[in-house]
Amino acid sequence: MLQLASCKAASHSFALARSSLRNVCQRNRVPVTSSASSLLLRRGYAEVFKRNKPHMNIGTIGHVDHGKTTLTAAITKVLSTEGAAKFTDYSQIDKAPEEKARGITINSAHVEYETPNRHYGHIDCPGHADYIKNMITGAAQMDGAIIVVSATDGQMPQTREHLLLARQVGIKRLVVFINKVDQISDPEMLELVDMEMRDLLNTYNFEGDNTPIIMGSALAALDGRNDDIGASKIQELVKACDEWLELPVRDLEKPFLMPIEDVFSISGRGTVATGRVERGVATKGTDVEIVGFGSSMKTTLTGIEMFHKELERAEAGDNMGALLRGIKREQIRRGQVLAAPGSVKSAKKFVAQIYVLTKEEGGRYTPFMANYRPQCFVRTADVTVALTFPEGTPDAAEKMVMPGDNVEMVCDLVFDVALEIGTRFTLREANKTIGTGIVTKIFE
Ligand SMILES: Nc1nc2c(ncn2[C@@H]2O[C@H](COP(=O)(O)OP(=O)(O)OP(=O)(O)O)[C@@H](O)[C@H]2O)c(=O)[nH]1
Ligand SMILES: [Mg+2]
Repeated sequence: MLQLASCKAASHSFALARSSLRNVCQRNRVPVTSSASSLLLRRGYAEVFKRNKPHMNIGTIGHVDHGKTTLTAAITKVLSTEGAAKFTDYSQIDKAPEEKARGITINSAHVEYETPNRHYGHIDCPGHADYIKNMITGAAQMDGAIIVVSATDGQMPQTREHLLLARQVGIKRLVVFINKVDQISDPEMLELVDMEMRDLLNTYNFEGDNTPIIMGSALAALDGRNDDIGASKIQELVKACDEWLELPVRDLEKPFLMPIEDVFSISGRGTVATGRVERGVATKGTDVEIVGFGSSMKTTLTGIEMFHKELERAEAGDNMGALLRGIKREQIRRGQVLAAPGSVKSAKKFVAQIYVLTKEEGGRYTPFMANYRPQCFVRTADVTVALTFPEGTPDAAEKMVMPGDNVEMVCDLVFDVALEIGTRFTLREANKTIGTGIVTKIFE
């Protein structure tokens, strides 16, 4: 019966079914062709994706026209001479292939390259609006970033906006590339841009004093001239990324968390919660906490089951059935999470950065105002939320949020759910997604 439960969980959706297939293959040591590597094949990249180095997702951010795409192309060009990348020229990056991510069409280009220590996935977006949207929706999940600043302009509004967003989506470290130095003859000018950038980084709680700042010309590197400001600076930049940007903690190393999708009662055995493990590892016999919807109960995992088999442990990505000691069917429900005790708290009120979908993206046709109450989907939870503007917002009573806007809002849930800074959610109304957001601050 317990087997039945995990089976049902596994058939919940196509995505789950796919990850199940992977799990089965891994357990039975059957080779499975990863769709990622076949995608790379179609794009003409490396033949097989070899996971022999830690992987990191980064990207170029910064003000319009400061040289993000040129720099992206230049990195692949310089590294391609060592066979560590496939050269992707400017037009290929900027042609913006249409991609579907989480139901929202995004425009961005991914390239990849390697250093002796790491494998990088690198994202470049064609325009400011795409960066904002991709950073909030998580479509461009970056573990670190290169912020590009033109030496001719210095920091500009979008330099600041992207820095702020980088901070809010959880990017902890950045490397700065001061670009277009070929156009500057006065070294004092460069010093000024350097100083201003360090100040700005500190303002947004990055380590401004220690952040590597590289000055060069992406265009020179791309054109293969002026090595001193061109290719050699790209090498320096990549080295700075290797040394300064920290590898993200892998999901397996994080504390265990499984959003509850379904709950079953199995006579003679007890209550089983099913779901897909979001992070960490759970072993049979360990204590777990049930968090959300007004409760925080501790219990013990007395059994773990997956695909008709009893297991000793479940890990991130697995669909598991969890047999819980002494818990009644009515005590738990979908929307709560099972987590390592003390690792996550529930909350009702928080601040979030929200991207409101346009009507072309399937969102609203009309603006909304304060006290708008859509449904908030966080993991498996579905809770009504009231949206208001942060305290001190001018003309908050009349302020309108338009489709396509990026706004900071205070969110007040009807029930508490497990939340952390960085938790992502979607807002829905009448069965359509109208926005996506990321938690930036939680009220105790
Ligand atoms: N002189 C000079 N021009 C550069 C350099 N790097 C980029 N450019 C030029 O600056 C312009 C903008 O470069 P892009 O790489 O498209 O800038 P971007 O930041 O990707 O722009 P958006 O994607 O529109 O925000 C182009 O005309 C580039 O050729 C450089 O090092 N020196
Ligand atoms: Mg660009």
